[in-house]
Amino acid sequence: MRKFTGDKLILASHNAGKLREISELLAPFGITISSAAEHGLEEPDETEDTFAGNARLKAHFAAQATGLPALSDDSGITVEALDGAPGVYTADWAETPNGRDFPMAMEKVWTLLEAKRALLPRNAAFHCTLCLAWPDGHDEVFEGRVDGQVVWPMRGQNGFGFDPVFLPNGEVETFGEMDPARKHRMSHRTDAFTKLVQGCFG
Ligand SMILES: O=c1nc[nH]c2c1ncn2[C@H]1C[C@H](O)[C@@H](COP(=O)(O)OP(=O)(O)OP(=O)(O)O)O1
Ligand SMILES: [Mg+2]
Repeated sequence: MRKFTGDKLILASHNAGKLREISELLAPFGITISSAAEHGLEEPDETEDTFAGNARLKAHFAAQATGLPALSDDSGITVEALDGAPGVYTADWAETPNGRDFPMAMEKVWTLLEAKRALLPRNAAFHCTLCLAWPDGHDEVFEGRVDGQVVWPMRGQNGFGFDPVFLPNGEVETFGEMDPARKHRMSHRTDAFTKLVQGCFG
């Protein structure tokens, strides 16, 4: 396992919610971070069909373009009664000609579950794969998850993406209602990040 020894890191994501959360997780490490957008990087096409494949593609793209180590995040929600959909395609389900519409995507998931008369609870998990890639082509990959259920209607204005319909196991608030610090204590992103820290920052 390669250690991260530098002091600069590119966050290879264009998602404001992820950038906020990953910056908070990285804050204790005193690393100077900058986003792909700050380096004028385009979003690469996410052509792989796994979280790890897309995470590697995004991190290597940014590391090659900048000559600096880059950290990417590929994530999504899998719903058991939908055979794991939307999964790797979570962001795609929100795409419209005018940009992403997550309320529409969440409603689509709930409508499909209703049409199937899926049993309650409607089990689901958030997954996060982090990839740290270096400009010489080396990378390290870490996977995290949090289990819970999809609930309806949407609840809460915190977070981003599918947070308003995700109720983690053992909690009474959705990720959308929860204080961000509480989401950090249990999230898929934190789970993967803890493994990254053990592997590369230890
Ligand atoms: O903590 C989360 N809370 C709520 N929703 C979440 C979360 N984590 C991922 N998600 C959903 C929304 C996101 O749009 C999609 C991932 O898609 P994904 O391609 O990995 O990210 P993205 O295109 O938004 O940003 P980018 O690829 O530039 O990092 O899954
Ligand atoms: Mg993406």
